[in-house]
Amino acid sequence: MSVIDIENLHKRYGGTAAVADVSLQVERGEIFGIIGRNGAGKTTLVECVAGLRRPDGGTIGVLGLDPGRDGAELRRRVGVQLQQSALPDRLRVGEAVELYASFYPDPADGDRLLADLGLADRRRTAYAKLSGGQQQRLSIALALIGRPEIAILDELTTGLDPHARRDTWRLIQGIRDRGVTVVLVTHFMDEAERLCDRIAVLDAGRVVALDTPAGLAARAGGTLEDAFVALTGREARP
Ligand SMILES: Nc1ncnc2c1ncn2[C@@H]1O[C@H](COP(=O)(O)OP(=O)(O)OP(=O)(O)O)[C@@H](O)[C@H]1O
Repeated sequence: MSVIDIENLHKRYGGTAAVADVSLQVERGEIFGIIGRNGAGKTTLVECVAGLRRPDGGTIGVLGLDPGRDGAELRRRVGVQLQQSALPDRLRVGEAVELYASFYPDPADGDRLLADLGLADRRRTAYAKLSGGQQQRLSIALALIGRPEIAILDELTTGLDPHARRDTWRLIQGIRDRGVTVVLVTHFMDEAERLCDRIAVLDAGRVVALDTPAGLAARAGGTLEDAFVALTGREARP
């Protein structure tokens, strides 16, 4: 059963067609990857799904809701971690988690989440005093605190060291095992290969391939990265 249903989505910024006629479905319980070069339209696509941007054309259904109309319910049921999510500098980690938890009727255990993300000893640290990787991990915690049915994670592990990346992968696999659907925007082929059940390859605002990591690699007769380069290279563009 699909939990995200996108039909003929279009979004322009002035003369730039950031998303140009995207249709895809995300199934309940899968980890769905979105990969593409810089500027391919990945963030714009997930921002439309999260109700943060209004599309110019097409339709989006998320858990049967319309992100443009049902924003309040969508925010209760969909967790979002975006690339640039800044918090007030002086807000402490523990306060941020408590604040976000207060938005939801049945939040997750904040202490447990912070421990899972290696932030247990940072509860009293102000946001501005965290390292880039710690800020990133806090933004993941805040996306998951409301026990979302869908988690949208944009550049999940950018800026994390190899240990933190692996811990984060385990966390994501853990929430998927509990039935949460995950939409993952990533530039890392190893991450996409290891975590994703299916991947959409976006190029210049269009889906140029949608398959399992193994299926994409097999089509290119090599690795997922070979498939990515072949599908999004200059020569592959119309
Ligand atoms: N607020 C905006 N105003 C104008 N143009 C924008 C805006 N946001 C994005 N764009 C443009 O839309 C296109 C798609 O951008 P988007 O950020 O969705 O791509 P992306 O695939 O997420 O890129 P990256 O991998 O670099 O994060 C790009 O050409 C970008 O320059």
